[in-house]
Amino acid sequence: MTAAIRVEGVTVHYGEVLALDGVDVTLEHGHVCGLVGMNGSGKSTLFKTVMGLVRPDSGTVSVDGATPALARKTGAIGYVPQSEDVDWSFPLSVRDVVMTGRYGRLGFTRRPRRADHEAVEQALERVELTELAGRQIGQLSGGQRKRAFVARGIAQGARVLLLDEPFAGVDKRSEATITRLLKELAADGAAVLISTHDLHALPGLADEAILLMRKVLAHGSPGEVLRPENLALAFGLDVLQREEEPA
Ligand SMILES: Nc1ncnc2c1ncn2[C@@H]1O[C@H](COP(=O)(O)OP(=O)(O)OP(=O)(O)O)[C@@H](O)[C@H]1O
Repeated sequence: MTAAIRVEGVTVHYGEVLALDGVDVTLEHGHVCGLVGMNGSGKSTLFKTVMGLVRPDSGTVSVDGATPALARKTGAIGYVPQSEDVDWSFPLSVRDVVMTGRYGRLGFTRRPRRADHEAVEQALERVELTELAGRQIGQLSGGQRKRAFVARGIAQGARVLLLDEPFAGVDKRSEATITRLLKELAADGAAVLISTHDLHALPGLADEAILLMRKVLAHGSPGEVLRPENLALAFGLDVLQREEEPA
């Protein structure tokens, strides 16, 4: 079976900075995988490399058996970037943002057809944003913006979905909606890779996890990956003391 994501021996430098060091990751369809690691451990770089936005110094990446560039072109891969990476003043409505997920499918006239409009409306409904669809994207709350980007991935029919910290600054309702949707998408055969800082929420969110510190320190079930010795390696010993404190 073709893996949803296959990353082999990937090393990435930004100038002198080593961001990824011989990373191997395989993710199969039908799974939600949580990506955890401290600030600067290379999570966003891994996403950008899988998206083909950062070119590795060495190693190979394939998405659904294709190059990242081809997967982007065909719409096989969808990306919900970190909020800082998006220009929220761009004059696009929520509906327009979701329609950008259909661009790879539009004919040479570039004009959306009925099937495109229907896919957009269905996706908006699934993320519960139909009522806000006419608003400029920057006029939504943080959680609503994330849901709009998830809707874009749904409208696109992406078989591989990457989400870079979708819960940062997000209210509980949006978090619950996004979590439910990601599980539904995985149950329908998509592969979902999601970075998060919320270690406590990880077992409820994902059925597998990757612990990153420039290299993959652990990859397995959330329970295995979050074992104290792994966390100590990835975050330093202080996280263990914090884990022991009462909630
Ligand atoms: N454009 C860039 N130019 C130079 N260095 C960069 C660039 N982007 C990231 N880095 C560096 O590469 C390393 C990995 O960064 P990356 O953003 O991938 O980490 P991260 O795990 O996503 O961090 P965070 O949890 O803070 O989002 C860090 O040391 C960072 O400072």
